[in-house]
Amino acid sequence: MKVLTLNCGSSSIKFQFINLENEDVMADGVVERIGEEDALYTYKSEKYSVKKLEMPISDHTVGIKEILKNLMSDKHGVIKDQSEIDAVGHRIVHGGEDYADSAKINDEVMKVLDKCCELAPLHNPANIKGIEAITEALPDVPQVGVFDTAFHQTMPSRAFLYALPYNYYTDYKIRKYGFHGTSHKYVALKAAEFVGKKVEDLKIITCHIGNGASVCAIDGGKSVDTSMGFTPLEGIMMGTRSGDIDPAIPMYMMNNMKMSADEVNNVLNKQSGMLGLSDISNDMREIEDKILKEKNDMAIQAFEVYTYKIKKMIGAYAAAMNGVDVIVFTGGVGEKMPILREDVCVNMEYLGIKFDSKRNDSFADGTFEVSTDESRVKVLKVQTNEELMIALETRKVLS
Ligand SMILES: Nc1ncnc2c1ncn2[C@@H]1O[C@H](COP(=O)(O)OP(=O)(O)O)[C@@H](O)[C@H]1O
Ligand SMILES: CC(=O)OP(=O)(O)O
Ligand SMILES: [Mg+2]
Repeated sequence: MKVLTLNCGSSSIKFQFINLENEDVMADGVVERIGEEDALYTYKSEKYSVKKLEMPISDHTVGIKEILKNLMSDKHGVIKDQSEIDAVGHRIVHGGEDYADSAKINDEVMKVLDKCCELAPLHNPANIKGIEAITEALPDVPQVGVFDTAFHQTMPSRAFLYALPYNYYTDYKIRKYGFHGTSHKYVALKAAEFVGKKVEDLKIITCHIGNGASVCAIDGGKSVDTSMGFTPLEGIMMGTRSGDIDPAIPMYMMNNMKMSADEVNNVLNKQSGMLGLSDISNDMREIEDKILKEKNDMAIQAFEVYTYKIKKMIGAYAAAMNGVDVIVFTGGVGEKMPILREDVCVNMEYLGIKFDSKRNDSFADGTFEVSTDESRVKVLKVQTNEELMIALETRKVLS
């Protein structure tokens, strides 16, 4: 079975075309800056190492048409015609309380996605556009939604309720949902495989640290708590998102700094986090350079805040689960920034971590251990693969 996976963001589409017979990625790429004159289209296939094009791509429908055209092109395509696309799997960020599993896209699902737009205004509208674009281009191909929120539907109410009037939950569905579930689930399974135990017998804390970032407590294979909440803004500090702050701050910004609700939202989501605090960048490669090469004070300070928040979240989840067996680092930053893993894990001997700096200093693919052989708690770097997970879920739902 060959599956096209799509991860539609507000201004981007990431895609992979995967042959599930051998899990081979036949083609992949990304369309960025959708809606702008100089949208950037990157396409890679077996026949074509990398192709980067700047072109106007007005919306998601145009972007998806471009992707399909390339997949079927004579020169660098990987299939002859549309009939070779057996299914399309979409990353859907918010499925609310309605989906604890992936689901075949139908009118019912579309209604729920529409309803969840107000809960994930940055993500869900784009996800819907992606589905509609495929429905138009490939009307006969089945589509499946794989929800970021699904894995976290096992959280108990003590973890997902906010201390607000109870009817805010019953009437408005204001609760913690959690995100990045596809990644947390995938890396937890990989980690269990690596340590040679059943996931059912492990307490795992997974740290998905990318541009968006969240930590998850996984007890016996089930998510029991996670740092993102009602929206992907809650939790640890991120590339451009603040994460947890005193909830009175937005009111102060509105009343005393005379900002509108939209302006506050924009600052918290797009101008805060590493970008805001360092006043340099949200790209951790740049921050790392500033720290290591220039000893830049602002970068060092912001990085201390960043790692401190992850460390505290790990402590909280060890407490929540009455212990931890495995800690996983994943996501763009978690996988490719050894000093992040080291700074989070130093001075955690009390928890049973013996960190191994030498092992940690690696950029190898896949999974490797960054704790010592004697360490009671195993600390691992695991390469996530949300696209493969989406393709596998798509096959599961359709079979
Ligand atoms: N070699 C590297 N060292 C440090 N950080 C890196 C490196 N490569 C990528 N990153 C970080 O990973 C982030 C992207 O991670 P990713 O998980 O792909 O994020 P998202 O899915 O949220 O876009 C980039 O913003 C960058 O900061
Ligand atoms: C939910 C979320 O934050 O996703 P991303 O990391 O892709 O922005
Ligand atoms: Mg991501």
